[in-house]
Amino acid sequence: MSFNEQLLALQRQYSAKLPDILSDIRGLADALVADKHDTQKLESLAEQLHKLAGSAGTFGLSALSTQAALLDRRLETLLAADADPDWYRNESRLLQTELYNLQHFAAPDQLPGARPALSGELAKGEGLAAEVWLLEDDEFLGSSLLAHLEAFNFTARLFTSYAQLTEAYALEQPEVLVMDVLLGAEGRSVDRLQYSGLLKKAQSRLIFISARDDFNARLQAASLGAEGFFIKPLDVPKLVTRVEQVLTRLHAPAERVLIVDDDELLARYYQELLRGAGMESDILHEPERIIEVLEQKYPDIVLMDLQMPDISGQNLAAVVRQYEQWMGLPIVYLSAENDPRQQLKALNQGGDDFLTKPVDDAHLITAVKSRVVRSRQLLELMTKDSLTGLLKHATIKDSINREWAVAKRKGDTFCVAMLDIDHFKEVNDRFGHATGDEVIASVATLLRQRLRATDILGRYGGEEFAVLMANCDAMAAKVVLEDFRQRFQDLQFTSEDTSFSVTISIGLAEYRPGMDVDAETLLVNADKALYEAKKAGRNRLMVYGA
Ligand SMILES: Nc1nc2c(ncn2[C@@H]2O[C@H](COP(=O)(O)OP(=O)(O)OP(=O)(O)O)[C@@H](O)[C@H]2O)c(=O)[nH]1
Repeated sequence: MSFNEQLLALQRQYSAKLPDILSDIRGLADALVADKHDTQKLESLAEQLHKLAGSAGTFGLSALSTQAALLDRRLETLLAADADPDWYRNESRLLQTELYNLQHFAAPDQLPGARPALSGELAKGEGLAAEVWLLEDDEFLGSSLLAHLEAFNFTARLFTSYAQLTEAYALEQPEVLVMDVLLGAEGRSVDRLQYSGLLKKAQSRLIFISARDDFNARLQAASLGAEGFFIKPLDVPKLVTRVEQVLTRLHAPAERVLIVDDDELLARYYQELLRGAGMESDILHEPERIIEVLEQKYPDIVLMDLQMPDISGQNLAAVVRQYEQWMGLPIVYLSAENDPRQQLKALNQGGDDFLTKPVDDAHLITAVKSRVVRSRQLLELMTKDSLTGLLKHATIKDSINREWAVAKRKGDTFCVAMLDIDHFKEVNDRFGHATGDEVIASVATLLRQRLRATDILGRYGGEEFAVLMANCDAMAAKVVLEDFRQRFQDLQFTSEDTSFSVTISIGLAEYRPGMDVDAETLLVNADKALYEAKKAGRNRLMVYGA
């Protein structure tokens, strides 16, 4: 079943359920005019109206949703007021009649099947060639950039004219397009708008290079959604790092959403909607299981219904916030509540945002995606080193501790390696601290390119790195790290007019089941092997105890 068919099927299920919902409401409406005040029935009536106001709009019944919200507010006033008995009698009769007439508002907004497809969201990033394309008319610079990208394992293609690029673009598009905005001779004749024409249709992620730092060009780049703007002379390692960041974001795992809502159909509707936009979600119907489910699913965000029968969303959010590890988890309330005071109260108790039901489809998708992007960025800032994007010292140590505990329990083998750049002080002294930083960043980029996605990489100290390779023995780890070491020494760095290369020494320690060493000792062992590699002449790998 296609995405739109799924949503329509849910819409039909809702329409089929609607007569029962309205009949329940009619039944409860009689309590308004009964001789004996039945508080329980009146509370149920308020709850049903609130739910209807929130759900009907989502299923294409906006008029019903609006009317239910209106009657919900009138009921609230009626029950809250210390009213004059005549007014009460009158108003409750009127309200009863209007509740009986709710079905007249149940006409769908649009014909079934006419729902607009969310194709823009769905198609983003799909079907692109896993390549980086370069548009640079300076052949020397272009070739050097190409060589750098290839050294880091990217598949790259160089175009030296706009005409060449346009022709290739008509056939396929790369994941990332790095382009010079002012091409030498062609620059004057090519209208910038022509670029815009091509780029507005482009699905590729864009990075611009420019000979001048020109505010208007930057503005135009920003309006085209560029994810980088680099000025010549180019800082090539930084550009390569940016390409890598852009690709990492493009291939970021799908956003994981936990939906907490007692309304089953509505929760399934949100789930389908999010799935259609490329996100993964789980539904939790039993709020009391929330901590257990958070630990199993590790969601990026929680969408929480505010009014649930047994536990209110805001109290549930407050419980989540009692756990330190879930302090930063974004929680967005979904509710038909449109009283700003109630909304603020709920936000004060641990929620981050408030979406009023019925939530517009596109609004829900954008709100969830943007929240997840922000929270992933924050998490990165907290745990990752800014120069290299690798884990910080404390985080990599925690990871090694965790892996050690898992390996011990499961009887797995794993390896820890320490890497240290050789004679790095000399690089700094000869070429300056900034060039030294580029070398450090290149170690990180090459490590990410050569190691498996499951390996964990950290910057342990200034020019020292720690690597954790799970489910891997020393022999296999040695092959991968030796390959890395050789590729690293082949990289050519440039500083002003001098070209130079740098080497790295590596110490490796293995953990095998039954070994009586803890995580801390493993790190010490890897460090001892590294010391031996340095002593033996550097630019080599030594295995502890071998
Ligand atoms: N550019 C730059 N330099 C750093 C950074 N962190 C540490 N360093 C420098 O790294 C150098 C490390 O030098 P040493 O520990 O003496 O060792 P080395 O010169 O690499 O020599 P060996 O390790 O013995 O091969 C020092 O000069 C530090 O100032 C950083 O973030 N950026």
